[in-house]
Amino acid sequence: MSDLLITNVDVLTNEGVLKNHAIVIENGFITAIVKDSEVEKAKESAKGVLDGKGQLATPGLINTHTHIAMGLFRNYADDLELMDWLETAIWPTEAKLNDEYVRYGTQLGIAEMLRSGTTTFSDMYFFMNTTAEVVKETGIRAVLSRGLAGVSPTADQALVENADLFRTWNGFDNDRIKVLLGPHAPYTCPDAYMEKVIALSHELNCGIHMHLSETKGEVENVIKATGKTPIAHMHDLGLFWNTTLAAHCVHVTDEDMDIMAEYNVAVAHNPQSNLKLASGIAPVPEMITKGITVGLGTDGSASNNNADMLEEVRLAATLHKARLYDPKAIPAQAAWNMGTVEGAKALGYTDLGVLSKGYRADIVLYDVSGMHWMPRYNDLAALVYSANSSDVNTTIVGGKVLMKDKVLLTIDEEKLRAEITKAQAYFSN
Ligand SMILES: N[C@@H](CCSC[C@H]1O[C@@H](n2cnc3c(=O)[nH]cnc32)[C@H](O)[C@@H]1O)C(=O)O
Ligand SMILES: [Zn+2]
Repeated sequence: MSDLLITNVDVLTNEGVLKNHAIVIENGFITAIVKDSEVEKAKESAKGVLDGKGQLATPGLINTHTHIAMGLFRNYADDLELMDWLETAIWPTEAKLNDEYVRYGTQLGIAEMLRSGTTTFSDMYFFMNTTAEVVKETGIRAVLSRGLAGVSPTADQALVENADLFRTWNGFDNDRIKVLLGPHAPYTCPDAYMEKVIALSHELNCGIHMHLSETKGEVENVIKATGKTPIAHMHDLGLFWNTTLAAHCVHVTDEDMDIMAEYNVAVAHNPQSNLKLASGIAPVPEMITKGITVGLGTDGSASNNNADMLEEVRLAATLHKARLYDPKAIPAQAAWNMGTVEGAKALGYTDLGVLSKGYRADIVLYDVSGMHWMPRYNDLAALVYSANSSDVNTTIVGGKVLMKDKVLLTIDEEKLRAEITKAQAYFSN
């Protein structure tokens, strides 16, 4: 007996779109995708049935890099480059954060993501135990890391918190939550601190999530100090022994990319944030050619300024075409894969990001009745080049329905609005 049956739906698979099919879900996994006519009987015994008529089922999008509670600072400080933005605007304001604000900031981000078709996010922030609680309550999937800045007065305490986060939450609910260590960046983590992070990663057998080679200035400073690029330097320190998720990698050399390929360093490409902070454009087609796994991320909503992954998929598909004067630089399918299955791989999931038997049932239903969906020559191209994230009608994670007919079932949006309005007043002072 299935836990959930999605009937009458068009299903985006690796073999193309299967029209008028049914998706059978048991224990959080897809157990079959069959013609709708074959599930007539099963409809009676299923615990739940969702009618997918007029909708397109796709895998949920995977946001491989964000600081989700930063939605609190959306449109708070714009038109600055990274170091200015962090030092003059963001860090002083983040100093006023506490568990309560992070709770509502996280809810805000999760509400936005579920509404726009994202079912997994990878986060680096602080007050992460609260973030984990909100992830647990809301039902989304998340890979969490406690941001670790060696230059902070609380640097050693942060390591203890990240270790506690790992011990408490890693593997929760059949890997609905996983935990990484989050050394922030080369410019906030001196070598002696990185050595502590690496020692802890060995002790826990834990992966790493770090900002690397985001700006020209960062790379120049690391070269000045060590004679090596940030990637080469981190490699020499021994950072890449386990799994590593490197955010940005905008300014990487050919040799850097060889190291990344050899040590399975996966990349979180954040095109919108890189454009807005004037960081540059990462050499993504070159990375893919080298065999590096590249997923997509929004980065925080204060440098984007939203958590809409469909925008990142579209940018990934278009940006590199223009940079290289090559319309095939990142084809639609490659951009979609980066937003789904490649992002899943970057986060260490081998059974996520595709609608197929045996995969996790993280599924989004798009309402395809809008004029911008007509005509329907190619639904994949429509998702990458024409869809709106507001077309998302239903969002499912691990077989649980978290949004149905555009109503969030695990978040009280009325209360959330009131709390965010209060937070705005607090951060405005
Ligand atoms: N400094 C914190 C922990 C850092 S959390 C991760 C940090 O990354 C910051 N951040 C957001 N976007 C970016 C980015 O694009 N590059 C580098 N840092 C960023 C964010 O504002 C946050 O401070 C503490 O006191 O313990
Ligand atoms: Zn970031």
